[in-house]
Amino acid sequence: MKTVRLTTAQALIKFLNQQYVEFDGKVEKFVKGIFAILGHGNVLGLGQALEEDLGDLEFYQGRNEQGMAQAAVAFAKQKHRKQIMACTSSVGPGAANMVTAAATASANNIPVLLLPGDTFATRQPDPVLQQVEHYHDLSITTNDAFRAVSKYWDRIHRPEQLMTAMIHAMRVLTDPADTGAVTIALPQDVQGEVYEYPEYFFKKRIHRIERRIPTAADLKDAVELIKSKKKPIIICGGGVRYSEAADTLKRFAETFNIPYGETQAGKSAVESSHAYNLGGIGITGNLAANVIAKEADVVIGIGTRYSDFTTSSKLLFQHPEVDFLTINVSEYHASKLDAVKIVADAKLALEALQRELEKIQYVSGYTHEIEDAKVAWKAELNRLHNIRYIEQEFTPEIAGQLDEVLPEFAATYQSCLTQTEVIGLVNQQIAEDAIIIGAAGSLPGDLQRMWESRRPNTYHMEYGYSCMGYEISGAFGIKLAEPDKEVYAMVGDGSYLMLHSELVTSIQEGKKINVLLFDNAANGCINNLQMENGISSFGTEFRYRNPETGRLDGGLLKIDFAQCAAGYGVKTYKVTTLEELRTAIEDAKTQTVSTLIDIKVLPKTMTNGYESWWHVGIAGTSKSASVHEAYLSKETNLKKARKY
Ligand SMILES: Cc1ncc(C[n+]2csc(CCOP(=O)(O)OP(=O)(O)O)c2C)c(N)n1
Ligand SMILES: O=C1C[C@@H](O)[C@H](O)[C@@H](O)C1=O
Ligand SMILES: [Mg+2]
Repeated sequence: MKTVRLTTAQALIKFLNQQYVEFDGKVEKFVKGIFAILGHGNVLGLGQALEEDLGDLEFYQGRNEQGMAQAAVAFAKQKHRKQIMACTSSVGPGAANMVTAAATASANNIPVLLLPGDTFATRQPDPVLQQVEHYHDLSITTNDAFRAVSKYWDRIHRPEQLMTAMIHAMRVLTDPADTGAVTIALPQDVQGEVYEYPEYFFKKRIHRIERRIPTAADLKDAVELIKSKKKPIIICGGGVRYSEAADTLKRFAETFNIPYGETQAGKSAVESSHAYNLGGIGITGNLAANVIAKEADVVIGIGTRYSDFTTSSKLLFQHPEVDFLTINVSEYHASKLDAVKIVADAKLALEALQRELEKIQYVSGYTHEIEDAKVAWKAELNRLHNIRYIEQEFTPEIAGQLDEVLPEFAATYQSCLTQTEVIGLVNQQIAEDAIIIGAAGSLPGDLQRMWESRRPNTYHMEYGYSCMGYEISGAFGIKLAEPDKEVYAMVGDGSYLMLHSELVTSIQEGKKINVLLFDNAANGCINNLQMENGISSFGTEFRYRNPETGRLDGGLLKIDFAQCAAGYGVKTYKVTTLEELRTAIEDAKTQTVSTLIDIKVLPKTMTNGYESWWHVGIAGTSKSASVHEAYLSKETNLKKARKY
């Protein structure tokens, strides 16, 4: 047996260079590159290996471990899971910073390979800098925190363990039903330890991403169900995009006259203008999708996890005899809601179902309802685009909560822009093939409802974990995946303040991203949530501490985000009118560096819900009558919702 004498870290990098995936006959390199923040826990092991022989991997220097790992997640999501990035961090805090990103990946079923440094396997120098000592169990380190958020987790105590660990890592990373974060913890001493690795460990490996074939029995059950129903609705989930099943879905919808709503992950699989595309569904869904969903007698969920946002906490589907059919590559997700299930690849399942339904000449019972719903939503969308603030007699979309703050905000910022008019203008102004990204705050709701995707795969929303800070990191990851397209991060002030470090990396790399920063001086959606549930505004507006009251009820914080970002070398704009916004967007298109448009938007001017409900924890007892009222309303809705 021929062997190669390498350190664990060198072997790992050599192995990663040899991984390929095959999907529909196309073979591609699987690991595009590696993000790193080097510290004492990885610089002399993995860092040495990367410096000595990077192979074909691209090397990126992250700024914040969570940020860089979320850039890696966005990269893989935009690549529809066919290519990934690895991420290496130091030990302790560097590693801990990646835990949130691991969860983001796993919640969204997106592959990412995380390589945190770890404490010494020998334990000789313990406790090392940044080691948390667990008196009851010396085998625990910070990296055990990844166990809860990884789809595969391993720690390499001996160099030879790397071989089985990496083979399992690849199995999980390339499995459509089980993919997510894979964490391989690398003790600092083991990274540099030497082993005679067999040459065959480094052979070129092509991992076939299989399209799981639907069984005849599953199909038969599905056909039986559909043929007994008149008003089906499809939910187009992320699985439609990952399986590249959009054209198949279109044909299916057209042939059988079945409309579909989009989840956050599924949105833009098909362009919004398609006659059967109702748009966003669920809590953050629009009127068209939610009205049709309410009366559907069968719900066909394709590649969806059926999150509470998609089902309106299981209250959305109100037809007394509604049944569920799931098409999902994951047995786990397919089994939800007592569904008749087809455990299979979305494209193959739809094609097979198409053949079977054609045999019985199935057509749904819809006549004018789909078109009517779309027309009604179009009119509502038009209204949202045209909401202009007039100081007297203005009623915001979220009315009766902080009405008095609007004039204060307008006076403080000299801006009267409403969030919905800004979104409307951005949607019209940016290029058709530009990609927008979002993750948290009020924007995901507004965008799922309002955004018209004019080209496929141009809407990128992380709403499995809805992690503040993903927006900028993710925009950078998308730019690495699609360097020829403009990428726009749609981000609230709260999210931006939480994490925007990879904006600097975009400048460093000359990879232009555009930040559209919606500053409403608040964690706005959470303020809405508390106030609509009867609580007074508390801890969610961004106000100075008031020396008179001792509370955070002073004037509004006034942050010049444009000035801050300009310091990084970003081309920035401050806009307070639609005309300035239009001019800034056009100018930003001509720039080669990253841009940021600081948009001051009036609070409470985001969209409100349409025919939906969110089950949230509410106090069962309170001195406040309005909280009690909200509690009773929750109880009433809960009675109407499916129990599981
Ligand atoms: C990392 C993280 N922490 C906390 C939350 C909970 N959370 C969701 S939205 C939000 C506020 C977002 O504020 P902003 O970005 O300004 O958006 P807005 O709602 O004002 O549009 C918070 C705290 C989260 N989603 N992610
Ligand atoms: O708690 C939350 C409320 C949602 O409205 C928001 O979009 C999301 O980011 C979140 O975490
Ligand atoms: Mg905000």
